[in-house]
Amino acid sequence: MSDDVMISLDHVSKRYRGQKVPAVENVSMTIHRGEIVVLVGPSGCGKTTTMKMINRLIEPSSGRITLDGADVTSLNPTELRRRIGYVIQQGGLFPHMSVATNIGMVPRMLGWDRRRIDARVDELLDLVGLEPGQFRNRLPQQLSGGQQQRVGVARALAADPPVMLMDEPFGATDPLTREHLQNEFLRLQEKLQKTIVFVTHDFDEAIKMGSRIAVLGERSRIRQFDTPERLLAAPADETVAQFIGAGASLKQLNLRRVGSIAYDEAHLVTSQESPAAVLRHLDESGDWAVLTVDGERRPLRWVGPRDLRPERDTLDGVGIPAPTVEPRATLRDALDAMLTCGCGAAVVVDDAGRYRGVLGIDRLMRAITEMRETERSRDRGVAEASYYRPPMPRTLAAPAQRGGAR
Ligand SMILES: Nc1ncnc2c1ncn2[C@@H]1O[C@H](COP(=O)(O)OP(=O)(O)OP(=O)(O)O)[C@@H](O)[C@H]1O
Repeated sequence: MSDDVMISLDHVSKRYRGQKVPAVENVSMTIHRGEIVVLVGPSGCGKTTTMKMINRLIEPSSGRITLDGADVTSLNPTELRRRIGYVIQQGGLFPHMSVATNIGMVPRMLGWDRRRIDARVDELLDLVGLEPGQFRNRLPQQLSGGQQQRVGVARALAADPPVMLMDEPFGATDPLTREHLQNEFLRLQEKLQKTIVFVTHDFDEAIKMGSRIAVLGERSRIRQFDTPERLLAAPADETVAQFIGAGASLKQLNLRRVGSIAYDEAHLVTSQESPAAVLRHLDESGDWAVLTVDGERRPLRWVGPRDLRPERDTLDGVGIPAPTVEPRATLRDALDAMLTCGCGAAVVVDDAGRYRGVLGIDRLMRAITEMRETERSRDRGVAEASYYRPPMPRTLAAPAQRGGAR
């Protein structure tokens, strides 16, 4: 077996007791080290069953599953928990246990001493963006949905397993939180380079998160297993095309990251700036608006000429709230942000929320045109399919690598 293969399913089937038809039938796939493989398909097609057979929460009826070359049936449950982290909707946290106890569960099973567990819990809370002093002793019900999800990810990472199974991990959160959690998770993955199997029935999420996507049909039959780019450009059959659904061009926006596009600059002012000076600037420069920022250069509001009256003496609360996106957000996220505020621009911010630049609607449109052209040249047969794309930090991928000829 190639060194590169982390998980393999070899002719795996599962028939539940008392059922006439198998829930999963004869599935074979290999998953490489460091990639995120997304299983996507209609409700009830067998995604969860397929995934749970990898960590033996469900035993296959036939076939073989290997983890880093070893048959999973040869690994004892403790060994499996150490090597495979598992995240489900809303984190699947035990409601009567504190955040720290939830996160420390697998290390405790592995016999770590108390000090090591405590240190690991704090390290993981930091990693997922929750302040340990504030969150360590809370119960799950004292957390928001997004926070519970972060704790769920921390718990799955506790023993630093090379593999993570994630079953609709962001499914129960509202769209904004979901987008944020997705971006955070991609940022973590750049650092951690885990091998991840990710189940969703949201195709947009699959495109955003996946190094490769397996589109599953009934009984987990693999209809296509390919990179997001190839799936969108060349669906294997009518069913896959239908599943991708209308608006494939719009979905292409999920393939490119905000960070892959050159930004524009805004004229930044603090709320202390006088409205008269801002009006003068707008008049002289022809800019459509200035951007107010706080003392840390975190964006606040867009202020245009119509928001200003010279007699006002402060910019406090003036203008429309400026939507922000991170460099690892997709162009689709950026477009959504622009449409929400109706201002045709999204402010790009760093991890600390500080201003980095502005992505305007015109640059976005240009990027879409470029992507269409790339797609057209691929249709002309310039590009050849390469079934396996080595994992690469997705946010670092340059446009030409993401969408160009391979
Ligand atoms: N314990 C069980 N006993 C009998 N049938 C089951 C059991 N668990 C799942 N099934 C059936 O197996 C099939 C696949 O279920 P599974 O949960 O794997 O699908 P899924 O694609 O993950 O669905 P969803 O997207 O709705 O979560 C379904 O028809 C389901 O009803």
